[in-house]
Amino acid sequence: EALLRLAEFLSVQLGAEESCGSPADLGQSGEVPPLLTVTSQLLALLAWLRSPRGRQALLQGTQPAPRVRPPTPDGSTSQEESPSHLGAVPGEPLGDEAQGQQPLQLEDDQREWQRLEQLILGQLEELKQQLEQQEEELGRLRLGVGATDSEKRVQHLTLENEALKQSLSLMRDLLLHWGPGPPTRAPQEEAEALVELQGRLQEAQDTTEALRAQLGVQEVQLQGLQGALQQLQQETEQNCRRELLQMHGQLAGLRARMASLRQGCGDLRGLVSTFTQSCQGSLSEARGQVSWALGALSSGGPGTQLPEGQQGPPAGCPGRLPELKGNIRVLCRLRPGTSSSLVSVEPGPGGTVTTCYRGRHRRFRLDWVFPPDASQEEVFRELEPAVLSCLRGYSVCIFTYGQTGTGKTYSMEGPPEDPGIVPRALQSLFREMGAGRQHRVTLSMVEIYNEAVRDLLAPGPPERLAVRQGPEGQGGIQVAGLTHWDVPNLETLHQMLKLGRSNRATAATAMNQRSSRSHALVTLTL
Ligand SMILES: Nc1ncnc2c1ncn2[C@@H]1O[C@H](COP(=O)(O)OP(=O)(O)OP(=O)(O)O)[C@@H](O)[C@H]1O
Repeated sequence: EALLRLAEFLSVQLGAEESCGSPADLGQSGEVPPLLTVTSQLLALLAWLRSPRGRQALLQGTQPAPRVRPPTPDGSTSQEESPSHLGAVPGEPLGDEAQGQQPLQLEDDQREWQRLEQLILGQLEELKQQLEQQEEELGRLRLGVGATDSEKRVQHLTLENEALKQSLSLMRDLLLHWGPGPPTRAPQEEAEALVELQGRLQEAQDTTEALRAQLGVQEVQLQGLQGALQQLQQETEQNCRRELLQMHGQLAGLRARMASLRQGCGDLRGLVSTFTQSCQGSLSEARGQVSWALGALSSGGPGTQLPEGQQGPPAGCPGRLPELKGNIRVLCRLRPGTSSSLVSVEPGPGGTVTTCYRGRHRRFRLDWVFPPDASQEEVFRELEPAVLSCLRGYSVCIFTYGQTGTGKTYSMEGPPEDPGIVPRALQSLFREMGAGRQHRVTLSMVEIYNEAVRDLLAPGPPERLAVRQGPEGQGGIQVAGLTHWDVPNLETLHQMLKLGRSNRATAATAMNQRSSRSHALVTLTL
């Protein structure tokens, strides 16, 4: 009957578990395996059977009075009545037939006990395997500390450990409650196994606690590392911004420096160009001096002295050699009439002209400044030494420069009654050369108009000529096809100049009734 009740109880428990998935007695849903619940009930039943009261009930063949159910796994007893189909009345003595069947009943009970003990041993073995599995899980958790899934797994295993601990505690109590039973070897081994299992369970709990502590330490370290990383990112960002600003500043400084260097480079180029021109001028001047000296020596024959008149500077300009006044001289001649931009004038050598244009005052210093009332004679007197230097082998160029109507033509040519620089220069040259001169004088006259070069002394109509670079040592630029006329005397020269002037292109401008619309070049070659 007891076994029948056990079977019914197990079937009820297993049915309840399968239907709702939770044991009925422990009150911890899903935390205690159903097999443990069944085992606990079975152990409770065995304890009751081995108790004096149970043995008495078996010997008497009646139900225990009061009828109690086997203790639940938590040690409490149920006051529920035993099933009535057992049919036994409490306190009623056994009959003779029942007493005759007692040895057989005891043998059956003994066998049943042995079977139940084997069943319990199987359950213990199963618990042992579960503990080993949990130890393996804990070992895996030791390798992966810090992960969220591992933490959950640790919590789950901890709960399972708690349940197992409770089950083992219950078993231990039940085994102790059995009291002295038949001296079999299996219960002692089971007790040792239980002790060992308890030790291993405690070890697993210690390991879990250690893992938790290690996890907490690593979380603290992780938070510290995250804070340090954030601080490092902020410092790096600030450093990058600071360096970027410094590089911008350096770049601006380099740009300013580069602009300054470019300007300095331009100035140096200008200086080099000026120096080169100065050297070329000096070289040309030296060549002229050498050429003149060789000519003078050759004309006097070897070993002879220069003629008296050729040993010094030309007559009319004593002590005023052009080389003493530099290669380039700038002279300023002011036209009669008041100019709105003219502020003040300091005439004479090294004079100055101060102007004011658009509110800006500028002061110019020149080699010579001629006032508005300066005559043509005064102007030529200053230029005559340069004109006559060509007789000593110098190359001379005199040109005028200025705004339209400022008196360039007047200064260079002048009216017939008051001739300008060119007629006076020719007169001075021919006078210097004398009647029995040794020089050959040729004249050419060209006009540059609308970027075309025209021969003003051409026999036919003026033709457009080409300007080319002349051979080395023959005077630089040459105009191919240009007419050169021999000039035997001053009268012929004036006639030729008059002819050339008449061929120039002239037109009226807003500032000059007879403005020379071209540039005229008169070349006198000796
Ligand atoms: N110093 C001066 N004394 C008297 N008259 C002058 C003087 N300078 C210029 N003139 C007169 O000013 C006018 C213009 O002079 P001129 O033709 O020489 O100017 P320009 O510079 O040659 O002009 P353009 O470039 O247009 O040919 C002329 O009538 C000229 O007589």
